[in-house]
Amino acid sequence: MIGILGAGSLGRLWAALLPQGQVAFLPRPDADPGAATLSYTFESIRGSHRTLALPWLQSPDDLSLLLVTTKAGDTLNALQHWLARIPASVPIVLFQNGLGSQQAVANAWPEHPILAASTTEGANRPEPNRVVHAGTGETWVGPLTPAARPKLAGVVSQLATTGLVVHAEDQILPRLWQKLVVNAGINPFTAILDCPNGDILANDFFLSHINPLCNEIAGLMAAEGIGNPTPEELRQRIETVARNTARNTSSMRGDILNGRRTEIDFINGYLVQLGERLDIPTPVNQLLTDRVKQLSPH
Ligand SMILES: NC(=O)C1=CN([C@@H]2O[C@H](COP(=O)(O)OP(=O)(O)OC[C@H]3O[C@@H](n4cnc5c(N)ncnc54)[C@H](OP(=O)(O)O)[C@@H]3O)[C@@H](O)[C@H]2O)C=CC1
Ligand SMILES: CC(C)(CO)C(=O)C(=O)O
Repeated sequence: MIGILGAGSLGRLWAALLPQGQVAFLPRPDADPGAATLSYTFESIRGSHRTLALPWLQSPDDLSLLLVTTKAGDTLNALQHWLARIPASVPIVLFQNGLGSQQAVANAWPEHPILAASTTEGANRPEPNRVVHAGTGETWVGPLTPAARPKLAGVVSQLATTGLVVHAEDQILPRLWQKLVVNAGINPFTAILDCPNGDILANDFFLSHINPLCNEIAGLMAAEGIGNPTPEELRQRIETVARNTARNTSSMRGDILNGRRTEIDFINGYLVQLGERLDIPTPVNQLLTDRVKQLSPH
């Protein structure tokens, strides 16, 4: 059985596309799921609809793979309960955006096969029980702990049964950084300016901060040994994604609009903390983090 911890947009997307009968959601330890199954309507990328009823996991011993699709800030806590209960050989794939939560999990359970995924698939939940596969992309999966290396090929084959494009990636950290750069350069601006992704591009606040932001990120990447991109290359990457997703509401803006905690601590906040460790000043990342936190309810 493939378990999914975090029955939100992304978790329900994978659950809908994996072979039915082989997937189950892991319930919150403190909540009674109420029914034996979780039912929702799934709208495919081609616009077709189907109604699904997926079971809640009966026994942790049944697990062959665990996908973790909680938000970054919930992940350590969500796994705490389950890791004492599931067999130590079960591969665990972390799907969180940003950085920091993945390392925290790998450091907490270094003997477990822990992998991280970076995905450009897009899913949202316009209503509690309706999940939309809004954008198709690619997913890279790679090992975070030594025990995960021998599991990588098998995990990729299992995820590829969805029909989504899934790659094995030996060096997952640089992949996670690529997405982090894009999220750090788009998400806080859309949240602060309360606008869709494309609208940041002509805004004075974005235009006056994007170059110093990219300088900070390029300095951190060089110090961390994550390639050697120039600030100009980073800006180009950020602006290309903002243009290609111009009408999108970013996940961070969506979180603010829905009164939810954002993932800022794992995006620009992560860069601030890294800067502190490396003695590299990050005033723009700090400013963006502070401004987003002022908007967030938590
Ligand atoms: N959606 C997308 O297209 C993409 C998302 N991501 C990343 O994937 C992660 C998940 O995103 P998304 O699915 O959009 O987020 P959602 O908020 O939709 O889903 C997270 C789910 O985790 C559940 N959860 C929180 N704590 C626990 C817990 N302790 N035990 C069990 N379940 C728990 C939440 O429950 P409740 O609803 O009750 O709070 C919620 O259903 C994020 O890090 C995001 O950045 C990455 C790429 C694309
Ligand atoms: C790429 C981007 C900015 C698309 O909206 C995203 O990943 C997000 O919203 O978190």
